[in-house]
Amino acid sequence: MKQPVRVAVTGAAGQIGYALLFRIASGEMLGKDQPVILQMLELPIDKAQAALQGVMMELEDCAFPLLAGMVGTDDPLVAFKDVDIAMLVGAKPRGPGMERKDLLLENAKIFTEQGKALNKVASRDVKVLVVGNPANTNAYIAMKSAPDLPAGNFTAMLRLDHNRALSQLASKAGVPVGEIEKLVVWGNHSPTMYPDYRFATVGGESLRHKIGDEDWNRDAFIPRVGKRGAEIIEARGSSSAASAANAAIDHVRDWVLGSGGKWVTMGVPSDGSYGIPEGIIYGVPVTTSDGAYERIRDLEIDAFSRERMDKTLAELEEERAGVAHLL
Ligand SMILES: NC(=O)C1=CN([C@@H]2O[C@H](COP(=O)(O)OP(=O)(O)OC[C@H]3O[C@@H](n4cnc5c(N)ncnc54)[C@H](O)[C@@H]3O)[C@@H](O)[C@H]2O)C=CC1
Ligand SMILES: O=C([O-])CC(=O)C(=O)O
Repeated sequence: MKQPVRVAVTGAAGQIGYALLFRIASGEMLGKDQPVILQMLELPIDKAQAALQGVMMELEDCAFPLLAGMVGTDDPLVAFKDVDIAMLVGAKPRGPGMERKDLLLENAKIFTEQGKALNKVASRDVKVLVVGNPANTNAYIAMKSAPDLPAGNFTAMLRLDHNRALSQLASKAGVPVGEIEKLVVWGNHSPTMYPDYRFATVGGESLRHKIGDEDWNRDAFIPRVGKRGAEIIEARGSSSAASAANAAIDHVRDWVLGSGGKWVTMGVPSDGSYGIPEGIIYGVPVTTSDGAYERIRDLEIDAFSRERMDKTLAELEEERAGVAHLL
């Protein structure tokens, strides 16, 4: 039996938490031979703590063979103690008519506190995924609040956008979603993100040529993927939860176990490539293996793409300026 991996999940009694924890405990994220210890954080209020107790009772009632232990707490220093993976989900979600950046100041405090706590007590090579919105800037805040941890291990979730884009492309082109390779979603997890299918292939054939409809790309595909979160809120009355949990599992699974050569999108601190200033957490294409991600380099950036990539960058720089006083 392998040594258990410690996984922290914040906002564990929320919508995404409820769709996430059971799948982690069943081995869908780290493998069917990998025991896990779940370390769950919720707000220090009675209702949230009671709900967390309920979730823990249900986890117990599943009798998951891989669930080697559980901790439920309202203290980040307890939740993050020695964790190998931290999934920072807990934050306020937006409602109808709001943009994710409207949550910035309200949620920013959470990520300074949690970055500091990770810095103090987490494993020195903890892998951090920020889901709570605005995810890129929250990841930036956590990273800056944890100076003793490797900055490159702070990542933001763009995988839901990547998966949404894959499904839109598959249905437009009439191809199986699992056969699409080399998709990219650049930038911020916000409507300015740029889903870029210029390099995408299916069975080695260019998807862009197969679709052959640039108007669709500009007027339907890009805005649809960018506004999909709002479309779900409109339809469901609350934001995406099961698909967000699924994307979080995809992100961490690929990071830990490898993407098998497939390009996936991760929000990672920029190394300065593609004209993105160093440190900005920006969605880029990567492959993953042996617990590390590697950027896809030297892709050609045409004028249309440059404009899109700069627009989403400008928004991230604006968000960064808006939280500078907290760091
Ligand atoms: N990056 C992405 O693609 C996506 C991000 N999100 C974001 O994920 C976040 C969570 O969404 P839901 O689970 O639907 O919200 P929710 O409101 O159902 O659950 C959030 C939970 O976090 C808890 N919480 C709040 N502050 C906390 C703190 N400081 N420490 C620990 N727990 C805390 C709350 O008590 C609540 O139980 C939201 O910010 C939402 O906008 C949602 C979908 C996709
Ligand atoms: O749209 C929202 O507020 C929730 C979210 O991030 C998404 O579904 O992409």
